[in-house]
Amino acid sequence: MVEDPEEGMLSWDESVFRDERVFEIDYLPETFEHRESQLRGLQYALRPAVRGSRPLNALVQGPPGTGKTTAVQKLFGELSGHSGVRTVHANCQVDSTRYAVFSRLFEGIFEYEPPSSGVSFKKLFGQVTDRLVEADEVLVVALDDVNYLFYENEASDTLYSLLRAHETHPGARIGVVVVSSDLALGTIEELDSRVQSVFRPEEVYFPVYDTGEIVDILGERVDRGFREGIVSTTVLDRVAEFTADSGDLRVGIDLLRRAGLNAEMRASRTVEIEDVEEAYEKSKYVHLSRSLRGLADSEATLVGVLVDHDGEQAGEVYEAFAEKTGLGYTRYSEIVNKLDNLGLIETSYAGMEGRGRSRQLSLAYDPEAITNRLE
Ligand SMILES: Nc1ncnc2c1ncn2[C@@H]1O[C@H](COP(=O)(O)OP(=O)(O)OP(=O)(O)O)[C@@H](O)[C@H]1O
Repeated sequence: MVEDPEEGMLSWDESVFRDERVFEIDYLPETFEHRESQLRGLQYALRPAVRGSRPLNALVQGPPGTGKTTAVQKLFGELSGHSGVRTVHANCQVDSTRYAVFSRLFEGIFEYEPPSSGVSFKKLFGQVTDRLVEADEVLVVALDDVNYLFYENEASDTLYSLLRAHETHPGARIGVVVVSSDLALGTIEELDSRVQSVFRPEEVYFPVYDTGEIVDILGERVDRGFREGIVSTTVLDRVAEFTADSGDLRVGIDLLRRAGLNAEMRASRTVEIEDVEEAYEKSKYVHLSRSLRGLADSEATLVGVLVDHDGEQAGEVYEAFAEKTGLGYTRYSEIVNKLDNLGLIETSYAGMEGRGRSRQLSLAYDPEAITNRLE
C-alpha cells in the first residue's frame, strides 16, 4: 500500500473498508446473535419436515429490521440440505396475489418459470402439488411481508389454498411460515373465519434489539467490513444510539456504510462522529425508500399527488389523482388505506361528518425526502 505523505490521510488506492459487501442489503450475516429463542421456536415448528411430515405452521411477527427474514433464510438454508424437503421464500411485496405466490412456488419447485399467461390458478396449483407428491417432498413456504397480501385482499384465499392442500390434493404436505412487520395488523383476526379455523400457527415474536444487542451485532459487522482501527467504540456507540431510536437494524448497517464513505470523501483514515451524523440524514430514510420501492405505479402517483396536496381533504386529493390516473373512488380509497397501513401517510377526520371524503390526508415524511426517492 502506498502511504500518503500527509499523516492520517487516505491515498487513492486505500479504503477504510475491508469488505464493503457486508453492508449490502441482501448480505446474509455469518453470525446471528440474540435470536436464539426465536430460532428455537421456528425450528420446533419446522422439524417435522425433515422426518417427512407436514410441519406446523408458524406466524412470525415483529417490527421492521428485527431479523425475521434473516432467521427464516438461515433455517431454510439448513432445511434445504435435507433430502425430501423443499423450501420456497415468497416476498409478498413483489408477489402480492395468490396467483403470483403460486407462480413463485412453481418456479421454486420446477426451477423454471411457469408460462406467463393462459394457466389457470387451479392448474398451477395442481402442477405444484402433483410434483411434490411425485418427488415425495415436503414443501415449506415463507410468505414474507405478508401484510402486502392483506392490503390486496388476497391473504385469506392464498392461505386457505395452502393450508387445505393436503385435503384437496391428497399426499401433498405443505407448511407455511407467515411473516409480518405490520404490528397494527391483527394478522389472524383479519383472516376469513374459514381460514382462521384451519390456521393455528406457532407464534414467534421478534422484539426490537436493545442498544447493547445492537452494539454486539454492528460491532461484528464493523470487524468484518472495516479495516482495523477505523471505527472507534465511541463512533460505534453513536451509530447504535441512532439505530435504537429507529428500532430498525437496517438503519445501523446503512449508517456504517455511508459514514465510511463520508470518511473516505474526507480522505480520512478514521470514521468520526460527524461522518455518522451526516450519514444519518440519509440513513434515517431507509424505511421510506423500502416502502416506496414496493409501490405500484398508481400508488406511487398518489404519493406524488400528495406532495402537492399535503394536508388536504380526501375529496380534493382525489380530484387531482383522478385527473392523472382516471381511476375511480373505490380504488383510490383502497390505495389511501394501503399507504396509511404502510406508514407513508397519516389520515385524520377533520370535520364533524366523519365520512370518507372529509378525511384529511398528510404525508408522514418530509415532502422533499419523498420527492427525491420517488424518481
Ligand atoms: N441478529 C442479527 N445479527 C446480524 N445481523 C442481523 C441480525 N438481525 C438482523 N440483522 C440484519 O439486519 C437487517 C434486517 O434484518 P431482516 O431483513 O432479517 O429484518 P426483518 O425483521 O425481516 O425486517 P422486515 O420486517 O422489514 O422485512 C439485515 O441486513 C440482517 O442481516
